[in-house]
Formats: sequence, structure tokens, C-alpha cells
Amino acid sequence: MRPVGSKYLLEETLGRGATGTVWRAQVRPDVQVPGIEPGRPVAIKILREELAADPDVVMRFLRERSVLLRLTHPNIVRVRDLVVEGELLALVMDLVDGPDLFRYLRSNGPFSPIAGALLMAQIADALAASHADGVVHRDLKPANVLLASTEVDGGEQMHPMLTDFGIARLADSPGITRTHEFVGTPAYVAPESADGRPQTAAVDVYGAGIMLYELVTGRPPFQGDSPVAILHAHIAQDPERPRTMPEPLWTVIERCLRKNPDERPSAVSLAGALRVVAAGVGVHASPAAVDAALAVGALLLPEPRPVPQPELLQTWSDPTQVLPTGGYDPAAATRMFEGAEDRTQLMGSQQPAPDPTRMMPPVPAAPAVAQSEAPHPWQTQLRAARDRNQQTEVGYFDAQELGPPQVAPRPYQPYQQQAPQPYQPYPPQDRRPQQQGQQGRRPDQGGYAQRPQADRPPYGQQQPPQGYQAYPPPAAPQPAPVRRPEPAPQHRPEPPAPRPRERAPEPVREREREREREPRRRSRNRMYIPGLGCLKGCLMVLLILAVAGVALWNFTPLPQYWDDVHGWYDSAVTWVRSVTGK
Ligand SMILES: Nc1ncnc2c1ncn2[C@@H]1O[C@H](COP(=O)(O)OP(=O)(O)OP(=O)(O)O)[C@@H](O)[C@H]1O
Repeated sequence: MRPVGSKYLLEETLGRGATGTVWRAQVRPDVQVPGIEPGRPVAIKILREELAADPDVVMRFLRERSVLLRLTHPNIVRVRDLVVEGELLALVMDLVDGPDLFRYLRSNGPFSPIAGALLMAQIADALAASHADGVVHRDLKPANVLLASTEVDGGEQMHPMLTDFGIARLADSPGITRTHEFVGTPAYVAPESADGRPQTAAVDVYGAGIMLYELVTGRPPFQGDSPVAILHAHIAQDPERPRTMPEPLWTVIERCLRKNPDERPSAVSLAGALRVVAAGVGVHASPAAVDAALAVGALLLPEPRPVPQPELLQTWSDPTQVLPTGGYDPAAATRMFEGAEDRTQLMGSQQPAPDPTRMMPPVPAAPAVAQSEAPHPWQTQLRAARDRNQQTEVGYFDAQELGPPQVAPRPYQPYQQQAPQPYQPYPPQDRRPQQQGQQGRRPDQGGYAQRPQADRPPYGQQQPPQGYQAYPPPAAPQPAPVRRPEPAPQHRPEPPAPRPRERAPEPVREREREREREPRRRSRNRMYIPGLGCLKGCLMVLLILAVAGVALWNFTPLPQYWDDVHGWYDSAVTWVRSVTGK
């Protein structure tokens, strides 16, 4: 077993992501770590060297450790320790014995609407808890949900656990992303993140909407040939309702995927709404449950105006201050900072403005880069997007290679203009796992869709909106559009203030400057030919075989053997002929 830091022994690699490698590990026998029972295996995420070497990341790591350590919820993978020793930056977590949701989806196919809604409700619970604690996840995706299996009533039930809290924030460091990089996963990135606008808790709700869509359909709603195209789609495209998606579930997804973060529900209301939907789309749902599900739009209330959290703001305005850590004494981590005044000074000189969203304050700008030199957020975001759609991206993306957007922004279409898609019952071959012990029943046993439309009260008489505009039913023609039309070429209607792009300097000089200060740039394949690697391998094997054949023929007695074999063959033929007389 390989020692790591002074307290842990690594056993085996569990997986590798963009931000680090996760190991199965255990505490050294001679060491006591509060919260970790001796001998209990743990998972350790060792952050990439590049991150660990960045003073800003280290500083964030130290400042956020108390928040991460106290983040406790049944659906959140518990962080037990943060290690900062020398060049090592690592998070010690509870080990979850089970696949991640990404892998599960790939091997088992999509979930039924009920199972998907119930699973996401638990993830929304975890988000609600973390948002209440001032932590935005920022990289919600199936790969960051681990599925532990728990025993319930003698059977196994999947228990989703959200992991990787804070990692996206750590990786989104000026030192790391200074040269126009982007942290996130293109398929799950909220429009405001792609656009370089402030990220609040609403980015997680957007990610939850994307995940929910993917859970029940098997694919995310926005796709494209490249990360750039996907980012464009997040900003400019409206999601389309799949024909088999139950109306209440679509209402929830559509609200989570609103382009305007203020129109998205809070995580708390999302969790509640999903449970109402799960209870009302089952085949044996009671009429009252069906009605409640149909009126779910009224439950999707946005985040109330957040109150600044004094403790967090205080900590953030004074980076040298350490929050109480709830019994845990991360002395090793703190020691690392002794004598590192420069870093502290650097952060201290950038006091972030209090963030009214109660979330962690925005990433401070790199002091070395003057505002006038800063690239437009689009350059920043798009350059960083790379070719893998599912992994968190911390990459370099050259704006010169972007060219025009690959997904042409669609003109806005009010919801009512879309062809109404009648609700279809779930396909009978639905084979998705149902969460045991929940209200959900197999969809193929009749139900939600079979309730006559006439039984339902008219929409106007359903639960009134509670301080938030209810989403109109897709089938009912409404004269007024739900959302404001947005002019297609500019993705946002407002900006009264000049956009950063307009303030950006002349692009050629900008690119030259960036090239000078971009030591980490790697060469990129300009063209990707599928199967080229395999073809090259085959040709190489053929070449080696040919060379080996020539060598054998010329430098061994093989020709002699060949002549002998020939001779034997001729003799045999002659003998056969003489025997048969032919
Ligand atoms: N606490 C844990 N217990 C068990 N396995 C874990 C734990 N955390 C992560 N893993 C496994 O380790 C692998 C890598 O995790 P990691 O978070 O680095 O991957 P990722 O989410 O794909 O990466 P990234 O978010 O950086 O793109 C995953 O396959 C996951 O299943």
C-alpha cells in the first residue's frame, strides 16, 4: 500500500476524473483521524498536481474546508478530512460501494418517470441542504451521483449520494483558469455559466433539470457535435418535450431549464414537486394525486431572496480566518500556510463584495490581468470546452478554432406555437427499476394517462399559484407566451450596460498576448478521423509481419524446408497417381 500524506495508505484506484484521481484507501494504523473509525476504508480524491500547485486553489481549499466538512446529509457523500501537505491536495470521503449514476444509466437504460422523479427528489434534497449551507455544487451530473444500495424491507434499494461538492469551485481558480478556461461539463452547464454570468444556486437546479431529463429519456436534452455547439444550445435552444414524457414531469423539467435563473424553482420546492409528480403519474394514482401532479407548476417556487450569511461572508472577507470545524482539527492543513503571507496578501487584497445569494462569493479576478485585457466571457468559456461531453472540463479551448457557432440559435418560439404533444402512456416494455417502498407503481398497470380529461378540474380552478406564475399546460392554447421572446442573435434581451465583448481589445493583439502568457497550451488535433488509430495499428502489424517474413526467408533455413516440403508433396502425388492409375 502506498502512503499518501502522513495519515493515509492508498490501496487501489477507483477512478480518474478531470480534477483528480479517486483511490480506495485507509488510515494508517498508528494514526487517529476524528470521524473515521480505525480500519474503515475511505475514498480519497487526490487533486491534480496542476490544481495542488496553484496557491489560489490551496487557499480556497483551506477556506472551504470547514464548510465541506460540515456538509452532512443522507444524500451527500460525507467529506471526512482535507489534506494539504506539501504538493498534496486531497479530500478524504466516505467510501460508497456502488456504481455512479452515469455508469448505471449506460448499463441499465433510462428510469421510469416515477423512479426518475423519486431519485431526483433525493438529489434535490441534498442540494437544498447544501444551498442552505451556502454551497453550490456547480458540476451536477450523473457521474457525480454515487448509488449506494441499502436494504429496505429485505430488498435492496438504491440510495443516491451526491459527491464532488466544491471541486468545481476549487478548480475554477484564476490560477488554473486564468488563461480562459472553463470548469463544468458541457451537457449540464447552465446558460449563465456558459455566458460568464454569476453562478448561484440556480445553476444546480438547471443541472438537476438536465439530469432528470436524461434519467427518463437516456440522453441529455441539449446535444451537439462539439462542446461549443452544446453551450450554444443551452443558451439559445428551448428543450423539447419527448412524446412519452408525462405532462407534470415535463412541467418540472421545463421550469428547471428556464434560461432565466430567477424563474427556476428552489431545490426545496423542486424536491417537493418531484414527490408530488411521482405520486400522481403512477398507474394507480388517486384522482387527487393526479390533480395535484397536474398542478405541480404552482409548487415550483423560486429561491426566496437570499439573506447574506454573516459567518461565511466574514470568512470570505478575511481569508486568513479559519471557521470552526466542528470538532475536527485540520492542523496539517493550516500548518501548510505558515509563512505563506504572499498568498494571504494576494487574497486579502481582493475582498469580494458580499454576495446577496448567500452562496460562496464569486471567483475573484486574477489581479495580473487588467480588466481591459480580460477576454469576453464567451472566449473564456468556449475555449475551455473540449470534446468529451460527460467529464468535467478544465481545458484550454482556442477561440481561433471556434469559427461560427455550430448550432444556429433558433428564433424564440412561444410555447403555445409548438405542436401540442398529447401525453402517451409509458411503453409497456418499461423495465426500469422502481424504488421500493415508494408510492410509485409500474406504469404499465394503467393509470395516469387513462384518467379522463373531463375528470380534471379546469386549469384555472386548480391550486392557485403561490407567489409564482404557474406554468400553463402544454395542450391548452394560451394567447400570451409564458416566456419573453428573445431576439435570436443576441442571446439575452437586456444588456443596458455595454457587454464585455464590446470592451474587449482588438482580437489579434489579444490572442498574441494570450499566447505569450499561455505556457500550458497543448497542441490539438485539428482533425479527428474515427478509426485512424486502429488503422495505424493494423498497418504497423502488417509491416512488422512483412519484415519478419523477409528476415525469416533470408536468414534461416526456411527455403530449404520449403523445398523439402514441395518434394514430399510431389512424391506423394506421384505415388497416389501410380496407385490409382490416374
Ligand atoms: N466516495 C467514493 N466512493 C467510491 N467511489 C468513488 C467515490 N468518489 C468517486 N468514486 C469513483 O471514482 C471515480 C472517479 O471519480 P471522479 O469524481 O474523479 O470522477 P468524475 O466525476 O467522472 O470526474 P470529474 O468530476 O472530475 O469529471 C468515479 O467512477 C466514482 O465512481
